[in-house]
Amino acid sequence: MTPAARLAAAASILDSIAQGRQPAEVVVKAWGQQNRYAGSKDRKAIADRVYKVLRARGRLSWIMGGREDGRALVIGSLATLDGLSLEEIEALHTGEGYGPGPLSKHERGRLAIKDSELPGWVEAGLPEFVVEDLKATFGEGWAAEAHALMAPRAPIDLRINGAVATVEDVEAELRAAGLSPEPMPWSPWGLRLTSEPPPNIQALEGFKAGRFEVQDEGSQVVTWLADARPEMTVVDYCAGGGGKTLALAQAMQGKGRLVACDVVQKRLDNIQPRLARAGVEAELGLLGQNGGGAEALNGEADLVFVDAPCSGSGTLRRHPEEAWRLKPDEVERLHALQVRIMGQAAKLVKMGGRLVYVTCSLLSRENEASLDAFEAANPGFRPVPVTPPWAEGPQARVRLSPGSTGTDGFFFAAYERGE
Ligand SMILES: C[S@@+](CC[C@H](N)C(=O)[O-])C[C@H]1O[C@@H](n2cnc3c(N)ncnc32)[C@H](O)[C@@H]1O
Repeated sequence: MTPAARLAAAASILDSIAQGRQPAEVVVKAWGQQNRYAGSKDRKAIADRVYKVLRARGRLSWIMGGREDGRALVIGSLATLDGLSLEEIEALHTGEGYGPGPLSKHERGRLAIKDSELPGWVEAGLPEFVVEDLKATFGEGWAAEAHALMAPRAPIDLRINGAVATVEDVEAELRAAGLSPEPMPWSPWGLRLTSEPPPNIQALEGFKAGRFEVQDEGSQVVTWLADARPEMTVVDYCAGGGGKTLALAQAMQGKGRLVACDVVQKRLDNIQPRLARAGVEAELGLLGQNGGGAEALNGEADLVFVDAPCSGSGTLRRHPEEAWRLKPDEVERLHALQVRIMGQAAKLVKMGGRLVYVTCSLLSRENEASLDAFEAANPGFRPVPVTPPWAEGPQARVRLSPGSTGTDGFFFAAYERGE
């Protein structure tokens, strides 16, 4: 493919991503499968362009006068991110072969805009309401946080399954497979791999045998902070794909009762093979939207772990396309759902037991605001401060972020049920 044809392909992939809800990775892969004439170098160049644009989408759209179509964003990226001159960009837009058509007068005009004219939120590559929220939370550090949140090449973190392997064994195993694992700063059960070149984790023997799982260090840390222990009755109330269920099972050393619940049966079905691979057991329970289905556990659990549905804004470095799907209305809907779920989950906690709230969001509306509402409606639940590994002392509400802890963004708080 010519460089111009690659640009046209990237533009059309960006349009497909914008029109649907699928992860960018899936759309990029599908394009490669449908266009077999593209060689591996073409596919890599096209994917690089797509991700480059997604990480800077707000800025590129602003440069192009608010346009959000793939063609405009790609043209903006050539000028802003690659630093090409107008002549060089025009040479790639002749309309010949499979390349994009000539620049319009408007497009040419937009390329004359100077970067120094950009408003701050545009430069951050995030929607304006997200930047306003980050400013309120991080103060002057907001720009560094926004940058880290949208930065490319997030590492691939592994959690070693302590029931069947030691960190040292797995480290040796990964080295023998030609990889370069590093210890992780906060999680005792973690090893970190670089994402370039991307390792094929699923093909590794140790993965198939359940010696390790892929799990961001932040996700590991919030699970350890929950303090699940052997012989407890633990409910993973929003178990989803089961990533944290497995980590909770590890903390319980396979002893006690672990119940994984969700409102989506298909997600529960997907947990089963992961449990089998890790050699651990959990009961699976389907919940109704109103929390029905778990009545038998009312007042029974030592620990109820609520990994609440959220915007996922803390994981944007892994899914930059989601930044532009975030909308204030949706965040508001999630806030209300989070408060409702916490109220439902609270019923399962026994006297003196613990209720834990976790999100992978950095937005205060899904974190502080949801907990403020829960606390106001549930005075019997007392905050239990915990000490994360990087902190000097206990904190009632713990925030992790790419900029501060080098992990995905997470939020954690624990409560004890009293009278
Ligand atoms: C953040 S995800 C969970 C991720 C999972 N814990 C993991 O570590 O892989 C949130 C989950 O909450 C579930 N959910 C949504 N509404 C719910 C409700 N009303 N009660 C319980 N779970 C709910 C969703 O189906 C989704 O799987």
